[in-house]
Formats: sequence, structure tokens, C-alpha cells
Amino acid sequence: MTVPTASLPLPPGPVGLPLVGSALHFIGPFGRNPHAVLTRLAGTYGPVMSFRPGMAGDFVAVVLNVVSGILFSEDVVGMRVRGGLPFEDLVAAVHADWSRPNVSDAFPFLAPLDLLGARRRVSRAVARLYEFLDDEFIERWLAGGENHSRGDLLDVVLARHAKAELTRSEMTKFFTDIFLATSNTSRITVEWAMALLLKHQDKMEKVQAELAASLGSKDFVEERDLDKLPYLRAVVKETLRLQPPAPLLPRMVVADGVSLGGFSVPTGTCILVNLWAIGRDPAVWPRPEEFVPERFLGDEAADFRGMDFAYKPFGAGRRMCPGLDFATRPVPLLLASILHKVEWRLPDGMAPEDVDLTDRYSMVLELATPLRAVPVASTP
Ligand code: HEM
Repeated sequence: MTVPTASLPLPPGPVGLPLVGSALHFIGPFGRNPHAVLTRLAGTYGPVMSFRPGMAGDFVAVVLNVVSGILFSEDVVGMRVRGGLPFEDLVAAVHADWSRPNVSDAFPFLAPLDLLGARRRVSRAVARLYEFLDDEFIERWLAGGENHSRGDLLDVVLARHAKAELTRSEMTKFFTDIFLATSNTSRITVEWAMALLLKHQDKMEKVQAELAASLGSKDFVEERDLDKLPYLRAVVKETLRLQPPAPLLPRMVVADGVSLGGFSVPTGTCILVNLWAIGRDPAVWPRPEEFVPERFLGDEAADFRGMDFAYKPFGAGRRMCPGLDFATRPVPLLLASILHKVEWRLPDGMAPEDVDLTDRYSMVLELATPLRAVPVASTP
């Protein structure tokens, strides 16, 4: 909203110290969970608050194959990039370097110096990924001169290239972005869903009963089966409410005269929208801390699309996740595939209540304790 803001106060917030600003709130045990620190501070300062950061403003492989199946109708896992590294290790290396804490997180003015070399390492790894996709898929199909028609995304992109609507470099960048944006978000959503289901065995039984009733003796789940699995899709939605992979959405204020909740927000401010807190707001969600997929059943239930601002795990507005349609198919498909005809047990001696649902802020919101579960083929 743009209105005259000269008379409005700035939002309240914790007092910032010179140089470090409010960074002290984000170090120590809370530093690993900025979404939770922000939620706690909002309890003191209200829903619109300010703080000064420093001086300036083993599902991965499956996910990668599901994605490469949609993109290229081929599996990428096990393929080697230049230098002999397996493809999946290269993607993991990019994510690991990206999410490693960096001194410039607390002191952004040091970012251009790249003191820990993280930016250089990430750039090199992304360049290798780009090179691999270009050689392995784009070059192969362009040089082969064959007609690629397998009903995948590569078909669509090559057709647009043939009409000079996309350059070769744009095609490769597009596929590089998709691998980087998909692998972690989709993988962690499935991991959280499994952790929540293993902790809430009654919900696990409901999902498996739905799979058995809808798919019967069919061995593999297909995308078209998803329409018959409303409870499973509700499990994914409830998982994204409780544990949105990207819990904090940044927005820069680039014009004067912006106000929010009755406070003036100066140009240059970075606004963080806390999706994690919104998804657990007791004013909107009954029993907000509980895992209740049933709340997403029925016509009136919240959805990713539309104007329901209480439920936005894919963000909103112009910067909203462009992969929404892409993500909302593979994630339930992957979850259904690992649950159908497979019974999952906790390791020996572990009870459902022992499943640790503590989260840890990284590039995506990770489980603080990695999930361990044992698959057992269920008896027909
Ligand atoms: C469960 C899966 C996913 C979730 C929860 C998710 C969530 C998000 C969120 C919250 C944002 C920031 C939106 C905003 O600032 O308003 C985002 C951005 C983005 N997502 Fe996703 N995403 C998922 C999967 C994907 C997939 C599969 C793709 C690609 C096919 C993708 C591509 C992107 C891209 C390119 C951006 C940056 C958009 C921009 O900055 O303009 N995402 N995603």
C-alpha cells in the first residue's frame, strides 16, 4: 500500500546495538531458527516489527529422478559430471555450500569480500551443473537432429528453440534452475510428511487405507491416480502449513511512502514475511500446533492458490513460486509411491512419540534430527 507516511511511526522492535544491530537475537541456539526467533519477538513487539541485521540491511536421489523423468524422460542419478562426481553429489554440494552459515549473514557489508569462499564454490558447482545439463541433454538432442517427442518438458523447450523463441543458454539455465529449486524443497516436504505420519500412526493408517482402497493390487502409483487420493494430498498440504520449506519470504521496499499495519516502512528495508508463524497463527487455525490433515478436506478448505493469505507455502504476488504446479504433482506422487504397499516402521525400540519434530533453519527448513525409518513390504 502506498500512502503518505511522514506522520506514521516506524515499527517497534528489539533495540539494535551499534555494528551488530539485532544480530545478537540470532546467534546461539536461536540463530539456527530465525523463523522461531521472529515468531517469539512478534509476541513482544506485534505482527509488524523491525530489527536491524548488522550494519546494512535418502530422498534426494528419488526426487532428482522424478524430476528428470518429467524433464527428460531419463534418470539422472548415477550419471557422472565432468571430473567423475555423481550428479546427485554435485547437487548436494551446491545446497551444502549455499546453506552453510557465513560471516556476511550477520555483517552483509562483508559479502563482496566472500571471506569464506562460499560464493566462489557455489558458482563453480552451478557452472558444472549447467555444463553437464548442456552437454548431456541439450547438445545431445540438438546435435542428433532427431525429433524429440517423449511428452516431457524437453519437447516443449526444444520446440520453442526451433521457433527461435528460446536460446540454447536460456534452455540450459531453465533446467539448471529447476534442478536447484526442486531437489531440496520437494525432498524436505516428503521427509517432513513421513516424520509427521510416523509420529501420528492413526493418520498413517488413514493414508495407507486410502491407497489400498484406491489403487488395489496396482504395483506403481501414477500421476493420474493422485485425483483418487484426497487424504494423501491433504497430508501434503498440512505438512506445508506446519513446515513450509522456505519459511521466511524476503521483500525489499524500493519506493518511498510504504506503510504496513499502521507503521512507516522506509525505502531499503528488507521485509521478512514469516510463513511459519502465519501457518501456526491461532487466530486463523484451530489447534494450530496439531497435525490435522482433515482440515484440508472439503470444498471450503484452504488451497495454495487464491487469496487465502493464511496459507501461502509457495509465497504470493509477483515473486510467488513459479514451480507451484510442478511441485504439487511430484511431491504427492513421491509420497504415495513410498507408502503404497510398503509398511514403514521406526527403528528398534523407538516409539512414535520419540520422533523428533524439531526443525532447523538451513536453506530449507530441515528436521533437526534426521528421520530414520525401516521399510517392510506389506502383506497383500
Ligand atoms: C514443495 C515444493 C516447493 C515449495 C514449498 C516452494 C516454495 C517457494 C517459495 C515460498 C518461494 C518464494 C516465493 C516468494 O518469495 O513469494 C519460491 C521461489 C521459487 N521457486 Fe519454489 N517451491 C517449491 C518447489 C519449486 C519447484 C519444483 C520449482 C521449479 C520447478 C521452484 C522454483 C522456484 C523459483 C525459480 C523461485 C524464485 C522465484 C523468484 O524469485 O521470482 N520451486 N518457492
